[in-house]
Amino acid sequence: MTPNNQQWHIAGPGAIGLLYHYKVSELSNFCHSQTPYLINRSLNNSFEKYTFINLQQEAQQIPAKWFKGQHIIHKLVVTTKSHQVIQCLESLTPYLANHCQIILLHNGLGVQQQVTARWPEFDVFFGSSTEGVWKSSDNTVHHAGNGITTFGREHPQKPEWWGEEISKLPNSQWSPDILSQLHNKVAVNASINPLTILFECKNGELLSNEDRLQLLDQLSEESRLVLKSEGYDIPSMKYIVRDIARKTGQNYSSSYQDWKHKRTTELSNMNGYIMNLAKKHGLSTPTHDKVMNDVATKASI
Ligand SMILES: NC(=O)C1=CN([C@@H]2O[C@H](COP(=O)(O)OP(=O)(O)OC[C@H]3O[C@@H](n4cnc5c(N)ncnc54)[C@H](OP(=O)(O)O)[C@@H]3O)[C@@H](O)[C@H]2O)C=CC1
Ligand SMILES: CC(C)(CO)C(=O)C(=O)O
Repeated sequence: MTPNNQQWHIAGPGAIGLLYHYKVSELSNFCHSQTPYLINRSLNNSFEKYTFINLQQEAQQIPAKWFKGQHIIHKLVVTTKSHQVIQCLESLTPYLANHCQIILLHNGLGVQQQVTARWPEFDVFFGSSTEGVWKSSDNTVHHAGNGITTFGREHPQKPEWWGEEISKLPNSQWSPDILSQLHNKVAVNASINPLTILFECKNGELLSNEDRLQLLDQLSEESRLVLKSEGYDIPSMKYIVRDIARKTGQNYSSSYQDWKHKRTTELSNMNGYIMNLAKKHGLSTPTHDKVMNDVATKASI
């Protein structure tokens, strides 16, 4: 039996949080680990079980146990939106062990660097996921599309325990260079996501109109130049962005969905991140500036 405090804890019982809770719970059926604790904002009990609907539309009832401040946490996955991570960690610091292993599993960049700078005592890992999952109620989660989740940390070494735990989760992989991957993804998101709000369209509809395509290419080119100054050289950025817009053509981007549901978008950790890097390197990003101004009149960013 794993002692309680050595169990995984998942802060942010949203779509991705419950997908990972489900995956670890399934794993614990054939491993020595135990089902993770879920952590909500109030550090209290919430639903006793949730319904997980898999890709085949089969429903399973999964029991939930909640962290209520009853022990010290050694292993934590944070699955809030990027702009909620810092506040989430602040509220948990009294319970976090000195060398707590923390996996940050969110879109966007900037917050990861803030966390490692502010809490150097923690062992922080980053994740990037292409899974598709959504909630139809507080305790009903739908797995809509299989994806891969890549994990890594600032330096390339895998910790010893990785092979025993996270690597056993389906569709997960380790990257010795997660930061390159996150920078690549942030440039893709900073090109596609704001435009889907501006034009109120699906990702693929950015490709079928000359004006939209021109803006998409301008955003990706600005991001390419900024990332190059930061040491990430991705010459084919424009084609990577176009390709992802095509492959996810029928999707509404996550930012579009946030805007549609009147939630704060994660654009400040996507375009905002690129714009901050540009300032650091003395570069201008006129298309980002204009697009973000236009989006700000429609959405909470
Ligand atoms: N859904 C998906 O398919 C994918 C999502 N991602 C990324 O994963 C991240 C999470 O996305 P998703 O799961 O969809 O988002 P959700 O909004 O569904 O989940 C976030 C959860 O975090 C909770 N939360 C917020 N603040 C705190 C806090 N201080 N303590 C504890 N819980 C808190 C929220 O509660 P409340 O509702 O009360 O705010 C909510 O339950 C995002 O960065 C997203 O871009 C990446 C790939 C795919
Ligand atoms: C790749 C893309 C644009 C797919 O919709 C995405 O990651 C998002 O919507 O945030």
